[in-house]
Amino acid sequence: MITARSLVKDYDGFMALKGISFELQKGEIFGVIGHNGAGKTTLLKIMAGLVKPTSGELSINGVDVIRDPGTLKASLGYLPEESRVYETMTVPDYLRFFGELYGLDLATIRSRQKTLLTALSLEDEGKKIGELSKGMRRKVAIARSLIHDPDLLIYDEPTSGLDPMTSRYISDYLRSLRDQQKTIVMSAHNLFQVEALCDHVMILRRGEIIAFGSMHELREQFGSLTYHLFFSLPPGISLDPIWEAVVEGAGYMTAATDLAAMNRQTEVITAAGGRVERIESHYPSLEEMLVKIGK
Ligand SMILES: Nc1ncnc2c1ncn2[C@@H]1O[C@H](COP(=O)(O)OP(=O)(O)OP(=O)(O)O)[C@@H](O)[C@H]1O
Repeated sequence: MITARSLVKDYDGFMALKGISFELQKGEIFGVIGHNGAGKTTLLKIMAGLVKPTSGELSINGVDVIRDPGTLKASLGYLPEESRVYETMTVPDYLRFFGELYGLDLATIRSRQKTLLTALSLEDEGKKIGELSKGMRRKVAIARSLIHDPDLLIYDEPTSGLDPMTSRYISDYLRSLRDQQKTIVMSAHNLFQVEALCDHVMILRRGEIIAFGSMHELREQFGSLTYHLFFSLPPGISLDPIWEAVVEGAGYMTAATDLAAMNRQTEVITAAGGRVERIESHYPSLEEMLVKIGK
């Protein structure tokens, strides 16, 4: 559905993107992550047809976005990092205004308004947008991006600065959009959210892709499984300084990077009169991987 080839963005000598190539399928949530200034917003804006790359190719649903960004408008919903909403309008008026901009007839606008206000729990808001909380305004901006029922959603940090409840609500809503076969490209700094939500993830660093794949593929490539052994020891016995075992509740915990190490540690614990209480497999989080890859 989306094919990007060697996308480069040079802002007056500053290379924000240094040759980005990737492919995405329809109906998935794709997360773009990376440190501040990595080039996420630049990439999202190029995909939305709002910024022209210096060179490269980008095709979305068969449309050459660089030559013909206008064609994509009807099938694209873009949510900028900071969305300016019209403070003096009520939510329904605001959605109607954008529906009219997209050339929708009044019956369609009313039906879409109703669906979106219900889906995003905005229906009780007779208030002006300027009087709404930050989370409500973000939901209004999301509703606006969906008024014309687009297939492709490009969301720049959709839950940035929101409380955990609202953030989770929006995550769940994004999942429901994926269930409707919409494709979502999003950037985020909340890596737990990306891990829980995204089917594929791209890690950008200084304008270059340093990792791309499903969470499973990224783990295979950049992370390794570790085993956490939780154990107890008889009173007065200490294994320190043999390993770096940390006190965990009433007992201890130590990590082993493979089965052989785990067996060795179990033997030492047993020989000291201790007992392994339980073993947990620990996959590295996206945050741990990003820290490791980013070095
Ligand atoms: N219009 C512009 N003119 C010049 N440089 C720009 C412009 N827009 C972005 N940049 C630079 O390009 C780089 C990438 O910026 P971009 O906003 O794409 O990063 P980002 O990954 O979205 O960062 P953040 O996480 O802080 O939002 C930054 O160094 C930024 O200063």
